[in-house]
This record gives sequence, structure tokens and C-alpha cells, in this order.
Amino acid sequence: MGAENAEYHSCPDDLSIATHSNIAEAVPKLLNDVIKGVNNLNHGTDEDRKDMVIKCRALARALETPRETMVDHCWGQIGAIAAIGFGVDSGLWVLMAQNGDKPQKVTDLAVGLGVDTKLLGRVMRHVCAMGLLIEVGEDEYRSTNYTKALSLPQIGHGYLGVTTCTAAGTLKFHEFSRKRGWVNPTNSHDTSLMYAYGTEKNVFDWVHDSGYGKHLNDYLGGYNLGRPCWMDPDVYPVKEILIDGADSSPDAPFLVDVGGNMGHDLTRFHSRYPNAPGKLILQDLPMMIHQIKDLDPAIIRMEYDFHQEQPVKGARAYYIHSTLHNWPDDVCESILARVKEAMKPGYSRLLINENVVPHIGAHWETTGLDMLMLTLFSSEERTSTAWYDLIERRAGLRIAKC
Ligand SMILES: C[S@@+](CC[C@H](N)C(=O)[O-])C[C@H]1O[C@@H](n2cnc3c(N)ncnc32)[C@H](O)[C@@H]1O
Repeated sequence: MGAENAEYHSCPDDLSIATHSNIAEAVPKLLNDVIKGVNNLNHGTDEDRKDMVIKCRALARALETPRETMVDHCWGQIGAIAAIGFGVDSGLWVLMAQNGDKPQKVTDLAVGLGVDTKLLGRVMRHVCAMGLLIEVGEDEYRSTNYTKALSLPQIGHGYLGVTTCTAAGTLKFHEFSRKRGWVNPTNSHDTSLMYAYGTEKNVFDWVHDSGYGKHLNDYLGGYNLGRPCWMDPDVYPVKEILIDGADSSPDAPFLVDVGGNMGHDLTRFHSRYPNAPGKLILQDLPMMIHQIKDLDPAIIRMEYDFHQEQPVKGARAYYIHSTLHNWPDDVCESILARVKEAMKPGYSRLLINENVVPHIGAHWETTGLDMLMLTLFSSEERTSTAWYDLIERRAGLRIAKC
């Protein structure tokens, strides 16, 4: 298995291109944009800050050489993932956060954690060299806001629950693709993750059975932090469209979160709209529902496989968040059919909270997530064209707003 079967095409043999800037001609304008952006940063919005991040990344990429980009990916970034995961698992980031902002010696941290001093020193040196930790002396560091945040399960646990226990699916994708004749994969029973690990399990079962289910769930509760929320009045007018005109009897189902994981979205909804009428119902597979520790009693937990008949009929709204992107169209069609059968015409709505990939100018967060869907699930982040095709043509529902 592997590279021996690959056919490689001839390439230009001018090695000097490897040591010249990636996009030299873009550097002056990007630099100008960054300088202008810095001046606006103090009184700008968070959107201005995000725009600066994009420009700074683009500037660094344009300026560095192909050789530098290659070693950044193949040494720097992958090494950082290893080092950060080590820090999460060993408790390094929690210990550093507990110690506060003072300088911290590797020797003291190693004793506190019960890990080898030399090993910890190597790990921390790389995290620092990648700009994520502050060096104050030899083998002595200070936390950054980033390393402090790694002590939060919502941030730190993503490295283990999403990346390290599934990464072979992503890293072996070229091989999987070659063996499948370089076609876009759309079979949920044949994914690069399954190929790489020699398993028939899907991602959720694989991660859960590998012992990282809680880590994945913590990440799911955190990856959206700071982003606009669907229930913000300027995003979706919950009162006007859902609450006004809803059946107000206490037993009427109001909002059903299908594949709602630990209930973070319904929890947020309940704190934002504590007086919404009817029931809030959280549905997920038994293995997820059983892991729920704390959940507001206002939210009803329900074990449910979304391929089966939807047991909650005629809810005001069915809500599906970051779940359809895990599945190719045929599976989504089946999930949607179960919801459609349960909807009360003229009363029920289906709310789908997912990315819409723009046809041009997509953000790397969206394309990066699409690569995860591709390499772990044989599924995709969809463009508006793909969403219309799925929802209207295949599932027979009408999109009110995209
Ligand atoms: C990517 S997570 C999204 C969770 C949550 N909606 C959110 O946005 O954070 C997908 C969820 O779908 C659930 N799921 C997967 N297969 C399912 C099935 N057959 N029936 C019900 N839920 C399922 C998983 O357990 C997981 O909680």
C-alpha cells in the first residue's frame, strides 16, 4: 500500500523557484493594507480585526518561499499539533493557566506534571518557536492568551477529539483518492478515515470508541464561540417567525434539535428565550445522550436515530446544526425525509444551521472544514447550488431563506 503505485508527472526542474517568495508581486499591497489596518485596529470592529488576520496571513504566505511554506507545513504545523496535544493530555496548559502570568520554568512544570524534563523542554520550545508561548529565558516561558485558552476543554480538547484521533484519515487521503480513481467520494460507508484505520466505523463511533468522545463533544461546544448565533435577532427573527403564532400549550413541541449533541444550542436558546412556549427537545444517539452531565431541566433529552421515524410530530421548528455537512446527499435526503414527514404543513419550520460555501472567495475556515468533511466523512460543505439541489430537488422542501 502506498507510493509505489503512484504515477508522478514530470515537473519544472528550475530549483531556484523554491527559494523565491511565493507571490512576490502581492507583497507591497498586502503590506500597505496591513499598515492601514493597524492604524484602524484600536477603534475598529471585530470584523476589522478578522480582516487584518486574513491580510497578515496572506502577507506572510506571499513573502515566504515555497521551501519555507513546505517546512512550515511538514515540520512546523504538524509538530505544533503534536506538541499542543501533548500539553493537553499531560495537563501542561491547565497547570500553566493555574500558575498565572508569572514566568514558569520547564523543570518546575515537569515535576508538577510528572513528565520528563527534557521531553517537556523540547515540546515547549517548539510551541514557543511557533509563536504561541513567550520565552523569558532558557527553558522558561510565560503563558499567552492562547495557551491559557488551551486549558478550556472547548478549545484544548479539539486537538485530541478532532485532530489526533482522526488525522490518519486526512493524511492518507491522497492514497484513498488514488485507489478510488480520483473521484469525489460520496459513499458514507467508504471514507478515507475508514480506509486509513481499517475500520467500518464512522467518525462519531470511531472517536467515541477510541476514548475521545468527550473531547469531541467539548470541541463541539466551543468551535462556534464568538461567531454570530442563529438566534440573534439580526440573524433570525425568532420572536416574529417562531414564537408569535406558536401553540402555547405546555405539551406542544416548540423546538427539536436533531443531532443536538450535548444540548449546547438548546441551552443557549433557553437562556435567550426563557419564556418561549412549549417544549425544547434534544435528540441524539443514545451514546451521546448518555454522556450528558448537566442540562437545564427545561430541555427534554431524547435518544433518537435520525434515520428512523421522527417521534416528535408537528413541532414549531426542527433544527439541524452542523450535521447535514457530515453526510453525503443520499443520507441527508433520508434524514430530511424523516423531518418532513413529521412537519405540520403551514406551521412547522425546518432550520438548517450550516455553512454556505461562496462560489468564489471562500474563507479558509469554510474550505478547511470542507476538507475535513471530504477526508473523514466523504461528505461536503455545500454551496448554495448544492443546498438548493439537496433541499428542494431531492428532499422536496422549499427554502424560505438561504
Ligand atoms: C457535528 S455534530 C453537531 C452537533 C450539534 N448539532 C452542533 O452543532 O454542535 C453531529 C451530531 O450528530 C449526531 N449523530 C450522528 N449520527 C446520528 C444519528 N444517526 N442520529 C442522531 N444523531 C446522530 C452526533 O452524535 C453528533 O452529536
